[in-house]
Amino acid sequence: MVTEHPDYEQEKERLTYTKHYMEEILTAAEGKHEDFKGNIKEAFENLDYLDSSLSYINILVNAKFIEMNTADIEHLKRVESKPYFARIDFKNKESGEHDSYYIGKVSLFRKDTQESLIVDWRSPVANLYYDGRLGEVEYETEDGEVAGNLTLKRQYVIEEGKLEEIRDIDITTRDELLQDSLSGTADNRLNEIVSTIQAEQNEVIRSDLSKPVIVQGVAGSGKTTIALHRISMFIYTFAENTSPEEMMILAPNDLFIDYISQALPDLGVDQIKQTTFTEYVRKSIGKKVKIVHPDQKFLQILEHETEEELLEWASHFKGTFSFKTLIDRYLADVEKTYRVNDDFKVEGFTIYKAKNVNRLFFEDYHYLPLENRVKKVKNVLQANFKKKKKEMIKVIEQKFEDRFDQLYYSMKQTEERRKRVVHLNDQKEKKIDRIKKTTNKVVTEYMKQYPKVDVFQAYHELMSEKDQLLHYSNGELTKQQAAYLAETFQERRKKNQYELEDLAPLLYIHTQLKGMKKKWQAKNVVIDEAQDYSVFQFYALKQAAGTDLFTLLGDLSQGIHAYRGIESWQEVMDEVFPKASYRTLKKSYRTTVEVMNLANDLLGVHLPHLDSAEPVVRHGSKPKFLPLQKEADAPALITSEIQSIMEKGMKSIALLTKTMKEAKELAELMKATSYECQLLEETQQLTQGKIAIVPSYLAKGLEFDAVILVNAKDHYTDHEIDIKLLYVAMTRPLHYLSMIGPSEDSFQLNPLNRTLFQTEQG
Ligand SMILES: Nc1ncnc2c1ncn2[C@@H]1O[C@H](COP(=O)(O)OP(=O)(O)OP(=O)(O)O)[C@@H](O)[C@H]1O
Repeated sequence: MVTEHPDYEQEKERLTYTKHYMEEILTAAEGKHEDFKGNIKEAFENLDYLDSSLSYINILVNAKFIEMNTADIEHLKRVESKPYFARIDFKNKESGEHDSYYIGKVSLFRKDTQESLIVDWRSPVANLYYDGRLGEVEYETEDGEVAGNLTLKRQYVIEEGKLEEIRDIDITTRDELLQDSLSGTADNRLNEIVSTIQAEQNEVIRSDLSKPVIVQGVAGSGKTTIALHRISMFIYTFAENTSPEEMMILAPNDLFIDYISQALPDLGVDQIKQTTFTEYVRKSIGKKVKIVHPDQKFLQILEHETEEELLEWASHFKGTFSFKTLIDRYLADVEKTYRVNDDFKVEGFTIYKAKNVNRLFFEDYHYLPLENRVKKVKNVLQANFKKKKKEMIKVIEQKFEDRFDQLYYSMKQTEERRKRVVHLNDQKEKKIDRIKKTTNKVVTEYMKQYPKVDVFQAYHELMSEKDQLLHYSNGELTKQQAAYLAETFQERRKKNQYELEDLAPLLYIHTQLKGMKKKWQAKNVVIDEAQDYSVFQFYALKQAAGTDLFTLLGDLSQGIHAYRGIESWQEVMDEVFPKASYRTLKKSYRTTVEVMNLANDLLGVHLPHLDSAEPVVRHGSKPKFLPLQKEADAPALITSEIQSIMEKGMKSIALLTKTMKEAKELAELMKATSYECQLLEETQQLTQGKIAIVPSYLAKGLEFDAVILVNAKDHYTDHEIDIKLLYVAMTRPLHYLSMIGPSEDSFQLNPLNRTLFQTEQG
């Protein structure tokens, strides 16, 4: 009973006091809101269309106030029913002061007394809650380390503004709040984690924000959670000079973005750019390139079709640093075509020698992308031309003066001389006039000798010619490989298509040739499911974003796109992020011990080199295998499973198939049942309350209370990609896993430890 806690009364009072103050603030803020609105209305009424600047400023200022005020009100309202979730008591060693800090999602100060009512979870002192054990501790602040004694660490359960529970944590007490949180259902889970972030996760979230971080974390270790919290941390820490729009999170598909976007407002980071790699490339290079659906190739590989070896090789090669180097060699030759031979001359005057123009281009502005260099050269030529115009006129005048003098000396004053003088004068005037009238067009004319910068043309020229590829590969490609790359590229070009692997080179070439607009650069980039990226993708992104402040989170065991993704994190550090710190997360928070044990055994038996996960102790029932006699029986079996799952109070349920084809067929079959199902394709959003049908490769990153693997036709083989796919599928449920298929073999269960799952008979 919460009322039995010795500090209950005191804590209840504190909560009432805090809530009361919040109400006051909210009422005041809403009042202010009305004032601002009133001001705007007044400004509109007084709008003088001849001299409106003052009223406009008034409107703008008040609109800005409304915007700020609305954000503050929104944040406060969101936490009103749960102002804080923990408290720490800390005795400062130096000053001897002993203070209590209440930790919540947003900070709150009493404006009148400056008393801190709630400290933000991202503040330095709050680190003690996540990291510190009771006793001697220290925490880092901007002004250095603060040492002292942590005398209390307390958690609260507050529901609808009511204090429901108080838990004091010392070294031995297990973190009950975490256990509670993990046993909850899948809806709303991402939102509430801030109070139960674990020390190893906290370390990643707070790890040096001025350095890249690479996180290898097992399935369910909180990578997505950490990604979002680290962004929030970055925005909080650099609030003064970073706006959320300058942060970018890259997720594997729109389905996933929809899933994470629910958690963003709560963390105060809803304004950040959330996109997929494909969308980022399309938008930043300003062309909606048509991509062959990546699943096509994935399925070809998954179904082990012919030519698989070269297909996999080509996908992999296009993501390597070697390919980047090949492109660099080619671009160096493209650059050479920008060397000019003609001096820049106007009316016989040399304004800029070719040699100097080339020096500008190849030396002074070498650090810029080609297109920007061309612009710079143009600017310099224009400025020089403008400056030299007067000088040129003077020189012409002087030249003609000399010629007049010559005439006067050499001829007598005759009609003939007069005619010549008039003619000369005419010539002079015309020449001067021409110079005066010469506009910057001469520069534009001169600039025409530069080739047009065209990213696509450059890439096409390289990729369509096997001899070029061979030449620039410096002996790294065989004739057969170069021919394969060129042929497949040309084939796709006929249909005006590219493949996913072409995006990194296109992005890279774009950045090298044209540079990246400010809008598409970023101060910090977070990539979830980073194991599916290639080294070249990371490199191209780093160049385009203009920063190396990347947080990469991924799991090599879930690398189902390994044919085009990375093989180890080491290569990413070696080639792209040498300053990165590397961390691993081994604990899994999503799944029960029983489910995780089976998934671990699968990896252990088939891919023993990969990390297995250590589940946080939370038990459930053993995964179940249910034999399927014939496909038509599937709906009945599934229906009875769903029913029993629902009876246990679980809400979100997914049926995972191996392929999209089977998912579609299953969706058709399920129409005959009384359950409403939703076939999830890449661009769709999850609808709450419906049973999701998802091919397992699209379920990556998602989670459900219960998962039923359905496999009537497309069985999982012991091929590496199948095992990884099966591992992904098995690690999606929070509480319950069952498998429906013709035989245990269809889930590769045979070689596994039989005590780890139950069959229908028990
Ligand atoms: N500290 C925590 N407190 C409470 N719940 C947590 C904590 N860390 C993770 N979780 C929960 O564990 C589940 C898995 O987290 P998350 O999806 O972030 O893991 P992941 O590493 O991205 O997984 P995967 O690689 O399998 O997609 C989520 O339900 C999340 O809410």
